[in-house]
Amino acid sequence: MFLFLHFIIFTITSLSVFMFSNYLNVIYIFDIYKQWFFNDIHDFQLYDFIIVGAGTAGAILTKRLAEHGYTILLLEAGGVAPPFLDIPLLAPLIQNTPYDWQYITVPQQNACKGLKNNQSKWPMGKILGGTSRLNYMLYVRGHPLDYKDWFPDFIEPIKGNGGPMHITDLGWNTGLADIILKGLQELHQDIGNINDNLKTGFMKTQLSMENGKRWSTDKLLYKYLKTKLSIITHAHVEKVLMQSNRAIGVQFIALNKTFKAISKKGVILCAGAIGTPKLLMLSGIGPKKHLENLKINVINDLPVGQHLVDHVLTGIDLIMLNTSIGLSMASTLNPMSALNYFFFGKGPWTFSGVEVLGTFHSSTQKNKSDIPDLQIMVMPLGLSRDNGVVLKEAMGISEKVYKEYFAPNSYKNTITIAPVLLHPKSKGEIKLSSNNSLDPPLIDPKYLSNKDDIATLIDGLQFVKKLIETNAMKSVGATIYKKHYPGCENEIFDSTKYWECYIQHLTLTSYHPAGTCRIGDVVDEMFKVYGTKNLYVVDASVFPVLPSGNINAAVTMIAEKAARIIKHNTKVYMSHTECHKLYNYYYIPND
Ligand SMILES: Cc1cc2nc3c(=O)[nH]c(=O)nc-3n(C[C@H](O)[C@H](O)[C@H](O)COP(=O)(O)OP(=O)(O)OC[C@H]3O[C@@H](n4cnc5c(N)ncnc54)[C@H](O)[C@@H]3O)c2cc1C
Repeated sequence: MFLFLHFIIFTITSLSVFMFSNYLNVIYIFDIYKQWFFNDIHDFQLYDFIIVGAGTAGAILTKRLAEHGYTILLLEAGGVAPPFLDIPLLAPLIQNTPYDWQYITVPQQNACKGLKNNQSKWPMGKILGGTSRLNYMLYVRGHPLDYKDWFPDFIEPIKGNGGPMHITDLGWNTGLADIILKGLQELHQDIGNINDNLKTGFMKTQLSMENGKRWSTDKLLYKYLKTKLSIITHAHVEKVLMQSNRAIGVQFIALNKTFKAISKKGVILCAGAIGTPKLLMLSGIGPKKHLENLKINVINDLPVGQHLVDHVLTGIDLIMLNTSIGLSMASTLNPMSALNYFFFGKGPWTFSGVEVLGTFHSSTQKNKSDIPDLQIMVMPLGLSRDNGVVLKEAMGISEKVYKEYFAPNSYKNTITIAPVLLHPKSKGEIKLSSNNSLDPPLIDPKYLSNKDDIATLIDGLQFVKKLIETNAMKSVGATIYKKHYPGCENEIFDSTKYWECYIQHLTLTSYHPAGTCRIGDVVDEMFKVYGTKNLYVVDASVFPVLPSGNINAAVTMIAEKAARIIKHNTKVYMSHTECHKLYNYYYIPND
């Protein structure tokens, strides 16, 4: 009976996932055809600013500059969000669809050995709202010292501060959050709000959410701005048009044709930590030798694409409970959960995966008032919970590893307490694979190439082991999953060598690539690309260091700052001019 019930749930889950991804595929094509129908794209139109990429940063900048009076052309490679994308629980299902760039790293030498071909999948939003449309919505400001040297005047980007973000405290959760927090208290960790009164410590998560729905930056574009703003979706920007060292516009492909648009005051690249360095290199700004090899005319020799950093995590499904706490498929598929979401904005459909998070110092970090080097994220779920239907695919876990390690726990209570490396010493790079703008770039994060990163993550796992020894965690029968990770069978379980091997096999991205056009290397503190005129970069690529936490809030703060600087440094001369009305089709998601 038990197995039969699980079989039914497995079938319904697989069917729902299949139908949802097909729904996204169909509606994406429909969106493109609609653009063909409403198309009114003209060549050589003139704007004050052209902004490339409508993601976290691009949408915010667009709003701020358009409401200031500038005429703006916003070019976005993806489409408009279809209905149902606001449902937080569906976030992982947006990956591997046309709304995701579906990037993948090159095979990693020191890491990702338990992933298909040793490659890490890097989802990234290709849609109005960019990655804020498919992220897990966690709101984390970061430690104040993260910003000390390069952004001391940061302002939290939330509504109450005049910022754009809608933030909500964690609503629905499985109950695991309270148990974990009690356990952490036993370990003398501070419990409070790391976005407010605490610099390090733990809390129930805060989310980028409004009335139970995802809040993403595309929502800033739907109202108020129509006269000053032209948006072209499904517009793939190929390069910045440079006249000597001055950016004068961009070249883009839309509707299978090539267009050019001209800017008077500037081109602002907000195409993300991968898209922006790619565009700069295609435009002749980047490492001289690399560009010459690809026969790209070099305009400025800068370390574009270098210093790629990302938060790395491990520990998925490592903890088992003897009590039934966790996100169950049965409760999420229950029709009452759907009604609760649609009518009241409550229930498991408002859940995006993480219940508790926090930061702390590894045992090697003696100064506890310094920037923390580890984060913990607690998820009442893991790869085995969904029977390999969603997360296995999303994370690129190999079939063999899934079958041997995760599948045996399909019907058990596994949870994830994942340590995250906050300040990796390993640095990677992004290079062009060719001079064709439609080819994906070569992404090499060089994960764990610096051995200190492995040591810090082992420290994180030791902390998790201490946590499950607390009375709170013992009350739910928490133990470590003692099966050897495939590939690490020769090491003694729980030895340092074993954990080294485990981390090198189960190396997962925390989805925060940054630093590929760092302030100080590629752009100055005014976000201007060195040695050029009228060319700016504003997105995760400019971070000189990674913040101590999930980075969407930091990207938002950067965009707000850049808008203030650009508004201050340029004057609005044409305040009465309206934008030429392009493909100005707005869909206001309302699900
Ligand atoms: C799965 C996942 C979960 C995450 N979860 C969280 C979380 O819970 N909390 C958190 O704080 N952070 C999270 N993040 C990270 C965070 O969302 C991103 O770091 C942030 O959104 C990056 O913003 P951005 O403006 O730099 O880039 P993006 O938001 O990615 O915007 C770039 C935009 O540029 C467009 N573009 C790119 N190239 C071109 C081109 N050539 N022509 C036209 N348009 C182009 C893209 O389509 C995209 O819309 C997550 C990320 C992922 C992938």
